[in-house]
Amino acid sequence: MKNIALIGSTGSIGTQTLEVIRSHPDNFNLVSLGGGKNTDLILKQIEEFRPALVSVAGKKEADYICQNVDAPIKVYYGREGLNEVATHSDADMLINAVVGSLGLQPTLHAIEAGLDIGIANKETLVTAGHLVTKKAREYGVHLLPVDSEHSAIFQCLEGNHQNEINRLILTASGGSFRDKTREELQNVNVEEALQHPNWNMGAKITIDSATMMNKGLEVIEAHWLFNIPYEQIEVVIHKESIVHSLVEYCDKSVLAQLGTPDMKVPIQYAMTYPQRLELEDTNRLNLWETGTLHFKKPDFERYRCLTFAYEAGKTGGTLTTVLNAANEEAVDGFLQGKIPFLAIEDYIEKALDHHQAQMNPDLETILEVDKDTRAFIRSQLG
Ligand SMILES: NC(=O)C1=CN([C@@H]2O[C@H](COP(=O)(O)OP(=O)(O)OC[C@H]3O[C@@H](n4cnc5c(N)ncnc54)[C@H](OP(=O)(O)O)[C@@H]3O)[C@@H](O)[C@H]2O)C=CC1
Ligand SMILES: CC(=O)[C@@H](O)[C@H](O)COP(=O)(O)O
Ligand SMILES: [Mn+2]
Repeated sequence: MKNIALIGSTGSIGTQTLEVIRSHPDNFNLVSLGGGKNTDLILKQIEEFRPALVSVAGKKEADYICQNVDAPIKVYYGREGLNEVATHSDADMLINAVVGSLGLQPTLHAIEAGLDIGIANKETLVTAGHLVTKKAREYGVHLLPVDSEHSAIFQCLEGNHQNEINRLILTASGGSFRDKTREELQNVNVEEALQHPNWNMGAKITIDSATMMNKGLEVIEAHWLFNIPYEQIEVVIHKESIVHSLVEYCDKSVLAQLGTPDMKVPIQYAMTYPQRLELEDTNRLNLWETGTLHFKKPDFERYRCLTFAYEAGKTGGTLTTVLNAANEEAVDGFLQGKIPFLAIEDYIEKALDHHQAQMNPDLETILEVDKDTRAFIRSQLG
């Protein structure tokens, strides 16, 4: 029996994590749960999974839970609340499924509490990968990838040696606008941008897929998770999202992990590693039904966000914190209808140009740069 702490329980990854827990009652037990503003769903989750502790976005949501909950439970809120969930004394593992750099501090606290981390929340690694990986090494805890590409690479690396890796190759679907030219992107709207062709995900990551920033963030995530230089991390556009990623070794042998697109597979593997468990409720991959698979090289001028991410990653230090915070704010601006789709990349570029990178920043510096960058973008958005 593994005791799970979960933050981001009401989101796409969070609810799928709960599906995995629900389908294996003898293997997993939810001890603490963190959601945001979706209090009605949080109440249902409390009723079903009976965690000892819950956290919600703010005081208003906490009061609502206290007034309506029908179970003995401790109720917290805000950033402190997420830290409480992430460090519950009975937990063996934290699944971090919140969106944004908000996930950084609970992750660091959970590592200090000795918990393994199932990490879906890529922004945490982009904003402060050096701090997270260093702390995980110090405390001897596993950072287990949930992101589908990183889970694929993790699986392809099993039983092989780090010094034999030639390249990591991340697959990218191309997102909702993969067949559009830059010209055609000038008039796209939020509703169209939210139509991902293969995955049903939260709004922020779906926009990131459309700008290809998601792949940029994933390049940085791969750098930190697998300790591989940027020069050895590549991206290939693969519109079917069947091959989840690949590793090329020094003998040019290439290993790939495949499957129908279903996040429950990587979520469950992070939770059961190094074992595997049955996963009934997912489609089998029959390649004769899939037929043809497509692959093409990304055009770095078409996908400027991918270029920004490689540049920020290679420079390092606080520049990836700026990349992440500027992206979070610009995407939010787009989702709120304040800016057009193509302006997302313009705002990110402005923030990167405006910043003087500091190397090897501590947590305090990261938090300050994150805050300043958000303020910078918000002031531009008006
Ligand atoms: N969805 C996917 O298939 C994949 C997602 N990822 C990554 O996983 C992470 C989660 O993505 P996804 O599940 O799609 O996102 P969603 O938007 O679906 O969910 C986000 C979760 O974070 C919670 N949250 C947001 N703000 C706060 C806050 N201030 N305090 C507490 N909780 C908060 C939300 O709570 P509430 O809704 O209650 O307000 C919700 O539970 C992201 O980093 C994403 O990049 C990676 C690979 C695939
Ligand atoms: C499911 C998952 O891991 C997402 O990060 C997915 O990869 C998004 O698709 P894109 O390849 O379009 O970014
Ligand atoms: Mn991914």
